[in-house]
Amino acid sequence: MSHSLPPGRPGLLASVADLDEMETALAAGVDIVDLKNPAEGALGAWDETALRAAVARWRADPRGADLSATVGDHALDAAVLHAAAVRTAAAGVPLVKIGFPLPASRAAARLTPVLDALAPLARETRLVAVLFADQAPDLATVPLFAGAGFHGVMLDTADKAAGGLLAHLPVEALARFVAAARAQRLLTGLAGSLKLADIPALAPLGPDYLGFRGALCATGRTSALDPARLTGVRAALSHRAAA
Ligand SMILES: O=C[C@H](O)COP(=O)(O)O
Repeated sequence: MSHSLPPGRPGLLASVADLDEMETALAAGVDIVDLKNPAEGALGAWDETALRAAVARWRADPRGADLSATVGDHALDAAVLHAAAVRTAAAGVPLVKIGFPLPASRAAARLTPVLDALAPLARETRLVAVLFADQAPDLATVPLFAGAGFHGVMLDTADKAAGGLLAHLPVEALARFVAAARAQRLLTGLAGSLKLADIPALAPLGPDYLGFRGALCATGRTSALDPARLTGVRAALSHRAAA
């Protein structure tokens, strides 16, 4: 399994809620299968038994998709985030997505103890920091994640009822985010209630992947994954060139 993202276009990260949806995502040829429980929040976590089953399934799959999982929605607390990330990594998940609800003021100072706690784990497992576009994220913090050994950084939205990524940050700010992450050699993703129609604006910014859940479901992000919608997003992305 190569786990490499496609050159020339953003990869597709698809969040899946159970093992059946994981099969659908693998069959559709997604680039990253993202284990997430949408019913539990923006970064809802799978339970440990299900995580381990998904890891076993992923290891047996020859198609080369990568595997990520979210650790749950938590406060910016070093011990809590560390425990959640360790629990996910211990299940064998190779790409662990950790949400950072950063306050607008003194973001870097508040982040430092959390990153100090996570840095040892970052040496063993690929960690991806999730910043929230609807929480006025301080993009100047991006180099701090690289400094702590993180593998990647992405934007998502915390409040799924408050509009998508582009409702919170203009394309220019997203371009600066992608450039800042790339300058640190971080894997870079964009997500947040993305729709098929957002792809033409976002793909040229050159993120490594675009993340989807709600747009892949028939009646909202907590409903079942719709294979036809997934195939539609997959096809739209395969026709886009990244910068
Ligand atoms: O990481 C990607 C997210 O699961 C996106 O979810 P969403 O499209 O429902 O905001």
